[in-house]
Amino acid sequence: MKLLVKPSRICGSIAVTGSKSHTIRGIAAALMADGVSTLYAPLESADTRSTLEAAKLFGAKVREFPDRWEITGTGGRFADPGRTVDLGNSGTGLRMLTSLAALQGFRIGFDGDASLRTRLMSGLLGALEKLGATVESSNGKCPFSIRGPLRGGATTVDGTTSQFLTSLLFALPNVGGDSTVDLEFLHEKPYIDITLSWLDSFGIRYRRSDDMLHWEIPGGQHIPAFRRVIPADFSTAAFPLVAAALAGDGVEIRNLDFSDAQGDKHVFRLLEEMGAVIERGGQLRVLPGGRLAGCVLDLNSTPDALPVMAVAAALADGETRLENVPQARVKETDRIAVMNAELTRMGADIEELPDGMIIRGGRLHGAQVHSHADHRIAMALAVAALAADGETVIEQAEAASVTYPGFIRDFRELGADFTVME
Ligand SMILES: O=C(O)C1=C[C@@H](OP(=O)(O)O)[C@@H](O)[C@H](O)C1
Ligand SMILES: C=C(OP(=O)(O)O)C(=O)O
Repeated sequence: MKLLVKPSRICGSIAVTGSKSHTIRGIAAALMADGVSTLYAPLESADTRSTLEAAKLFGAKVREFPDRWEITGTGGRFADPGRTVDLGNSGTGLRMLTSLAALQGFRIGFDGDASLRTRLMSGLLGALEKLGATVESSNGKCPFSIRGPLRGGATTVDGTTSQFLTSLLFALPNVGGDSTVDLEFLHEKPYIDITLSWLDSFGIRYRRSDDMLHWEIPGGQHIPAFRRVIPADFSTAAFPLVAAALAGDGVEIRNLDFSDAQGDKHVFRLLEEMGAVIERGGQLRVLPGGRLAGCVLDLNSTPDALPVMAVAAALADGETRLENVPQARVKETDRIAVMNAELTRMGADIEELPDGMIIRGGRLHGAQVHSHADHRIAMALAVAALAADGETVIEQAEAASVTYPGFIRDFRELGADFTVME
């Protein structure tokens, strides 16, 4: 789908949809639980859908209502799907389900779309092999198959993506024996806080070092059935936030819970550092302000914000350095390279760093740009186009539905001049 975007001012109120990270953890937990669990206000999007469909293949029974999903779990004993489990575009879904599949005593095959086939897996597969799993894979990525069951023991895992550790933390309490996990380093610690918020709510026991690099996980534990409300997604909220700061005449952003563990809530603080004026009363409002100003921003904890923060930087006065976020290169796309290429088409002045980018901001002009089938690139470019001079056409804009199917509709309601061309 091509999306034509004409420069526009936005104002009004927008409700942020549910958190992808929480919804996928909720599906995984409900799949493992014995009995009926309820997720209220889950995110309905392509990534959560592929995770939910995979859970059904593993034997979860799902009843969907407009406000909730009721999921009858397997008690940890999966059905044999009898075919390859396809996680589509979802890195989180794939990583979470891989360790749970390794608890089973039969072979389970996984695959995904062209992007998912590029995503790192060998660090997790190697960690699971040390705990007793057998893996078949030609290059350590999708497609691969895994067979358990896991026994306890000691393993190490790569912390380039926090999702590997998250996956082990959900699976290892269910193993018969005790386990330890060691990491040399760990990116994106706030995502581990999200994981721990789930484990803690179940009373799952573990010990960890303060730096989160050493973990001791007693086996023989089980996830009980639960009810949980999924909070709004701060990674999604970053798009209306930046749009409102660049092209807004007052935008209310609803549903946000700043007491939640999501690290991307700090994107609000990062944008305030650049000069955005944000009012936090009952609801949060981004007020019309002056131009943003460049600064140095460490995005290690908030890697998913890189595409939209690059847009903020490209339209700010002066130089912005987005740094310490090498892992942005191993997401749905190499987001550092892709944002450099696409914003350069719109006239930005960008220098790539191995772990970030230096952006000398100013103005952007409309151009023909491409999402590279990455949801956050599609939405970031649409935000850039609102505040650029002239018209922009975004190819493969439908990628937004991976985390935000209502993106075009909701932004139009705020006044964005978006036209779907084909
Ligand atoms: O645990 C999670 O829910 C996620 C962790 C992050 O991934 P990495 O840890 O691979 O960076 C983030 O980019 C992704 O959108 C969701
Ligand atoms: C990196 C992302 O997702 P995942 O790892 O779940 O594919 C994202 O949503 O930006």
